Amino acid sequence: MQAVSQMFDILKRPTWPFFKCLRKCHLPRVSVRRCVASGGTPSSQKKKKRAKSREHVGSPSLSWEEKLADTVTPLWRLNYEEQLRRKQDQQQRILLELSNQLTELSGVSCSLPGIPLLPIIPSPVKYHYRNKSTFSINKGVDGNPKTVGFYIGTGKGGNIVCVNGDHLLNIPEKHKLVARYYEDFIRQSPLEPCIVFHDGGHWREVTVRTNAAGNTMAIVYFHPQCLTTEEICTHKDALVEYFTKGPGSVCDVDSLYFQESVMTRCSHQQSPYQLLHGQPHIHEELLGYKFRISADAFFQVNRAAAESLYQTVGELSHTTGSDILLDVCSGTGAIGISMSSRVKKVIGIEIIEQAVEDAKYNAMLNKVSNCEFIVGKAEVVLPKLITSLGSVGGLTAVVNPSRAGLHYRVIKALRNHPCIHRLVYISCKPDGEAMRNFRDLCCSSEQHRKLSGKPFAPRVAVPVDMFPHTLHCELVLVFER
Ligand SMILES: C[S@@+](CC[C@H](N)C(=O)[O-])C[C@H]1O[C@@H](n2cnc3c(N)ncnc32)[C@H](O)[C@@H]1O
Repeated sequence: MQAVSQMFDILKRPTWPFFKCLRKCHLPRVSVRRCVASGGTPSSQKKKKRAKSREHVGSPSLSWEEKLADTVTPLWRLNYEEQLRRKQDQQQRILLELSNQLTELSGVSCSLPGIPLLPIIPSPVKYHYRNKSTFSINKGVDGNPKTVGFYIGTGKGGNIVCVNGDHLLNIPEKHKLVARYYEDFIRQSPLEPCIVFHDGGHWREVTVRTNAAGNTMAIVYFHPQCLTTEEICTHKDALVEYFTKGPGSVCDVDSLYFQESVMTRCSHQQSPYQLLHGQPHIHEELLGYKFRISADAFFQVNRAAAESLYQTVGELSHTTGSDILLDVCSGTGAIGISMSSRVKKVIGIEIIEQAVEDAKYNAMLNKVSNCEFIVGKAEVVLPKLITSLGSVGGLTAVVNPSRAGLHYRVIKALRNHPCIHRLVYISCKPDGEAMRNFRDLCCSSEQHRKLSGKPFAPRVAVPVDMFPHTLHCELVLVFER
């Protein structure tokens, strides 16, 4: 394989001929003010992230690369042992906070016993571990609005700068390569980038997914504004041509997807992921099981650390062969399938349709016949489903929601089912919305009349480092009653 630095050199060559002819027959620029589309306000989470990164923009002694690294991978200056110490301390503080909140809820004057925290499980891979990266488009350090990378600064402060992420420790070379070539492509394209939705423009971020076998999926997000279908087709053709026959072919992209979207995030149902070239899925292997992953399905970003996480969850669940396992927020079925040999039956619930199709396929692929995956919001599906689950055998729940935590109705359904004695909660942000879930699992029934089931109590917690060089880590928290 060509060295990555050599591949970057190719980018120095002049305009690719396809664009020359595209420029000649270039579609007229539309007045963007006329065709403002709905949506497009950045999510509050993104706003907060940008606000956080604001201070870096003003510090003149640091290079742009350092400022970006401090924003995206704030622990990069520390050795890994020190990073783990910090994360362990941080998780300890979160558990102390939880303990204090539970003491307050219980109304007793003395503190409840602390929650045992086991030592953090390190990530087996420390560098370039991400299997999925999303690169934004914005104005670069040199003022070029067609710069692909990660941005620092805030829209409000008017100081956003997009810096390429070539130096970031958590991103693999292949992702960086695709980002560089995508930048080259959009720079040659006659279409403008879409930086702020209501200002018009078309080219948006690119997501790159890779697997351990070296396959690559690229997903290009595009704002259609007022372009016709035929006009969009011309640009899709240019994209395919560039990445299959043009300079971008060095990226060796196995799947090239395109999503026309007028919102920050769109599901496949809202706006289909269009396969422009190659394979529809990417595959990954975990704990000896094979997983097919669709373009919009979730998969843990650090494959090796995900194995540690699922192994830990399997061990802490203490399931038996007669148990039913509820896998709430099941994604492509990784937890349920990897635990399927330990239980009688797995029932997974997941909101993303493609992920559920993947999960069903993955069960077949692995010749696992005791898994059922249901598509829908857990807060809608679980309350109905749980009443049909009888008391024969045990019932164990593993919940792994996104940062937003679980809906109250999910907690209520789990708490009020008398057969659930153990619940394993996996959270990548236990000090956020998940804390509300923990309180609702553990408060007394007098405090919450609708939570009539016996309260749970946290028994043990294990942090698993999924994201070296960042402040984040997964926490596995076991509740029992
Ligand atoms: C952190 S991921 C975990 C996925 C899976 N457990 C795994 O380890 O690969 C969270 C999953 O919850 C799903 N999700 C988010 N909100 C949901 C809801 N209200 N009901 C069901 N699933 C939801 C997401 O689509 C995502 O697949």
